[in-house]
Amino acid sequence: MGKGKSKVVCGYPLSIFFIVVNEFCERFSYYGMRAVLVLYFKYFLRWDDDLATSIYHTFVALCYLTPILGAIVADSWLGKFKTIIYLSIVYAVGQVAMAVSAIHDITDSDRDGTPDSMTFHIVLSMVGLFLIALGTGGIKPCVAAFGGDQFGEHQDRQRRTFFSVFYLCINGGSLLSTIITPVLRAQECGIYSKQKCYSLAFGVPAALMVVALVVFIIGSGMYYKAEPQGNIMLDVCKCIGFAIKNRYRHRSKQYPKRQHWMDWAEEKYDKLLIAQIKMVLKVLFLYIPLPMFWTLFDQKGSRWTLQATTMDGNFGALVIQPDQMQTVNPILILTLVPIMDSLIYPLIKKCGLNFTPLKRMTVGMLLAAIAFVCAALVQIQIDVSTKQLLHSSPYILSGQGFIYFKLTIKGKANSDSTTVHNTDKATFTLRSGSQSCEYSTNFGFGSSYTFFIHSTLVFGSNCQDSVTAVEDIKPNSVHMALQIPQYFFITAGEVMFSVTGLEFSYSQAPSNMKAVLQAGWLFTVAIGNFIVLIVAELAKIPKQWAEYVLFASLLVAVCVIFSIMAYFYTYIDPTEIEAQFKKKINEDDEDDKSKPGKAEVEMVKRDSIKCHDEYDKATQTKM
Ligand SMILES: C[C@H](N)C(=O)N[C@@H](CC(=O)O)C(=O)O
Repeated sequence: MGKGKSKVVCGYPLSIFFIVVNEFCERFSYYGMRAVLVLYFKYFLRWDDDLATSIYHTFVALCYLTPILGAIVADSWLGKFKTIIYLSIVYAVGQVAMAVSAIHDITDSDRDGTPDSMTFHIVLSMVGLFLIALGTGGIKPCVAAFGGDQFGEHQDRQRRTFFSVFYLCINGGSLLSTIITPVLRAQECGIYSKQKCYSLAFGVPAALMVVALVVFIIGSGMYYKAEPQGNIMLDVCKCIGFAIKNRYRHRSKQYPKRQHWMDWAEEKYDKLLIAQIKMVLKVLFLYIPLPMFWTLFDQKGSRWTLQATTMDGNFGALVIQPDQMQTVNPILILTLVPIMDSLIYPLIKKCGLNFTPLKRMTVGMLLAAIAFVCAALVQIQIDVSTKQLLHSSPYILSGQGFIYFKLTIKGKANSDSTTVHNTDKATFTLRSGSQSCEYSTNFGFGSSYTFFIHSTLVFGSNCQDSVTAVEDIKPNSVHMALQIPQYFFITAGEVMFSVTGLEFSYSQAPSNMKAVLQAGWLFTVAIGNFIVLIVAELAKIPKQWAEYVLFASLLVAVCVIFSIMAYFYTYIDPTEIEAQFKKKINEDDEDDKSKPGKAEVEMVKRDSIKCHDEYDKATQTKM
């Protein structure tokens, strides 16, 4: 039986159906919008690659910073249910703002197809992104935990299944949206002039966020809504602050040393709380090198998508958009997770190898580094193929009875105004007053042409013979399929690193601090995205392939440090430690009652020693 007023279907509270559907729609909304974001920056707002990459990663970093805020609001003030409702409204408003910001007609007063006031579109989209980051990050730590709350204590198996289904929904939503929104973006729409339809690509995710909110509200009567328990994160910070202050006050040699600096909080705080904070600090220390993994991982949506815009997406019957390549990640997640769990890990175990969570995470980091080496190799290939500038001085001809115009064809995938499908025959109409004639030719992805029109051109006839097309840049010849190896390695890395890391954080966290560690985990994602900003903005490496190699090398270096730290980490069983502590504290209380005359200072010292003994005993087991 679940904890809410919900009906039970096949052993599961019906209420979780609404939570799972809500998650699917919300992840659809988030990943759908994120998939086209970098192209919106580049082609709608006309930012360069570095600025587009930087703002993209600032946004992702914000999305992973706000979970701390969401957890604090939910735990100490509103509770999870109200936090999810209020922040989902903020989130939906943000998505609508994004959709509106992408309507070029709003400021296109001269109706030439380009916005006249870019400031309006930039400001609105930045406000939209801020609200989305606040909403998506704020509800992130609440939704999964709220789902977990719906199960009774005896429903461990069902709760585990719920979390698996929840993860599948995340990736299902992400997969569908990264297929759909790039298709919507590639459509043309507009009132006065037709342009790439970013407003639709943002509008559908906005609609899905409204659906997510409505579905969640429909389930309202069935949920178990736990009251806010008080903010454990605040207690942890206060306890750490007190320990540091107390240690500083007793810095003179006359005071005996304590085994751990956190023990200086013993005068004011519960010994159990101190032991729990020690466990959390041990894991948080191990988190220090982790952001580097996310630095590489999250570039799928920025650098890799921009890389795909310079590649050929023609898969025969199917033309793949550059932003659609991101779907390879959720597709591989949905296939690799079951393969790893049911085949690879059991096989490794059968071979007698102890593939501990921290070893898996180390391998995950190495796989991500390999992915970036693959990306660098692909980039070198692209650079070689696009460097071929065939014609560079049209001025020579312009003085000889020719006029010329330059046209860059970026193919269906990424062009804005001069969209020509790969290998399509494009037709141009040349006009002079009321007279006109037509010229047709074939194009390829990413190619650039200069057209020379002879000044003796006779209108009214076919102007094919009076126009000479000179190919400046050859069409993209490097196929997008070459990105598959880098996607494979980064996703295999994600399965080993991220899925294992989440499970590790959960298993090593004390019962009341699981959310603290989850917030810490998400914080590493935020820092990882800030590192991309620093490198993209400060390093300004001229060659993209060299930047990829730099990131791969940094991750390998960090991976070596992490493996050393992991070697010295001792796995713990927080439940066992907590039980032993509670038992000891009860025994001590009984003891104290029977010996009322003991000096206080002696008591503190003795308790402190016991405290260390218990903690040390419980952390001796190395796996
Ligand atoms: C779609 C990704 N493969 C994924 O599973 N993402 C998770 C974890 C995360 O990156 O935050 C999610 O979106 O919750």
